[in-house]
Amino acid sequence: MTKRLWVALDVPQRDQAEAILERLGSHRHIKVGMELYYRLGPDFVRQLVDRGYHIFLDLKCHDIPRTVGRAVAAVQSLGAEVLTVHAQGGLEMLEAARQEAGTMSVVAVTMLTSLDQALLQDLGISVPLPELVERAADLARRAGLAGVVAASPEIGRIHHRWPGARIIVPGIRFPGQDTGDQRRVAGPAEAVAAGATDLVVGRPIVAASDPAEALSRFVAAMSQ
Ligand SMILES: O=c1ccn([C@@H]2O[C@H](COP(=O)(O)O)[C@@H](O)[C@H]2O)c(=O)[nH]1
Repeated sequence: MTKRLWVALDVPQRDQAEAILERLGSHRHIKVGMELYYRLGPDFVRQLVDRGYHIFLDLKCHDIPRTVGRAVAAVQSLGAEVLTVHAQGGLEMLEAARQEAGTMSVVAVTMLTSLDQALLQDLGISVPLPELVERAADLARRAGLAGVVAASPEIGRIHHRWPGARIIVPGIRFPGQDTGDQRRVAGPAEAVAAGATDLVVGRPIVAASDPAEALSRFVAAMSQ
């Protein structure tokens, strides 16, 4: 199966986004997240699709089922290939998203890669994080979604319970790279070997002095 690398276009302005796209040359798998979507709106996504980009729309919808269903219905015609929702919204919310998604693959964010056990403890949650990820993945499977977003250490457990799942993995860094706000990170080769179907990389490419060279390093590592 082809493993995809989605470059997270996390920049605040259209001209910056366009400059990065130009630097990335023929790379066509782009993640548009909240930062750009809230600024540039649906037209930007439509235009990228018209220009031949494959778009992963990372909106992480999380609300009551009716609201999420209607939000997904509002974006389903943009031409994005993948849309994220939060598993914490519960089974009914995930089902509502799936029902309104049209041709988009809906994937559920299990536990943000910026969270770890200590941060969950702040919320009074003492269930082990990998168990929460497993439960979230079970909900996504029951709702008929295409897969999940998770961190590399949890891939094996998800794959074991749901062999056909699309497993999209952010928090990707080479050893020694700045992890920023990410708490559960892994290298690209490690994540692919564990069974990731897609990787998401933002700052290590977008903020690199040579984004094209950074992208090729990640792509090369994925096929090692
Ligand atoms: O659990 C999650 C879900 C989504 N993301 C998104 O992936 C990228 C990662 O960016 P980096 O700069 O490579 O850290 C970013 O757009 C997040 O919104 C995630 O990191 N973790």
